[in-house]
Amino acid sequence: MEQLKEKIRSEGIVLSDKVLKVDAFLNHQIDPQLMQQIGREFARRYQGQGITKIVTIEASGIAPAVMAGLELGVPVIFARKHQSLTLTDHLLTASVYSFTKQVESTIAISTNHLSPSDRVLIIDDFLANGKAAKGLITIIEQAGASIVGLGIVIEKSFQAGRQELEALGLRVESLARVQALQDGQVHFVD
Ligand SMILES: O=P(O)(O)OC[C@H]1O[C@H](OP(=O)(O)OP(=O)(O)O)[C@H](O)[C@@H]1O
Ligand SMILES: O=c1[nH]c(=O)c2nc[nH]c2[nH]1
Repeated sequence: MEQLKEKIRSEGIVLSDKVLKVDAFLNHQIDPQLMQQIGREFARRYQGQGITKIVTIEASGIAPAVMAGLELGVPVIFARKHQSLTLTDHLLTASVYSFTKQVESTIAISTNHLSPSDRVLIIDDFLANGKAAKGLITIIEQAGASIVGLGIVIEKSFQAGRQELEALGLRVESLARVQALQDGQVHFVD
């Protein structure tokens, strides 16, 4: 998605050879117009696949997931990372190691919101080592629902996430694929 790549080039900051900071438009301050285009692009790529739910993980997956849900006309569920007084239902859980916070947490989704008849699209802002995606997959499988594929805003293709998900036979659609973060520059796959 050219518009997204242009935004990454102009406003992304390379913090190291592994970490890209995009908090000016994606995961702290959010550019709503870009996010709307991102939602439209996910919907275009997964149109006609019979998707009934979108699943993401808090916090940064929520914005692109909601925009995709709006375009596809389906509800959006986000896995919670923290206990809550309102999270009282039966829970489906998995353990996920957070790339940016470097802590393990238990993520949870209520059994009320996913059923075996659901066809799920997983959306997230980043794909790095695939830990968040795999946690979501574990939960969706516990619910007996089907996974249609994943929609990723920024994939760091030099990390293992895509390979691991493709090894599970899953479709991965990434709107920007980063080949390398080098000398302060972002290099894209294509
Ligand atoms: O493929 P992975 O190695 O799992 O990395 C990708 C995940 O890392 C980030 O989550 P994180 O918990 O770091 O931050 P967030 O709270 O901003 O979502 C990002 O939002 C993805 O969910
Ligand atoms: O802002 C972010 N930058 C990254 O490089 C990254 N990788 C996983 N999650 C991430 N979030």
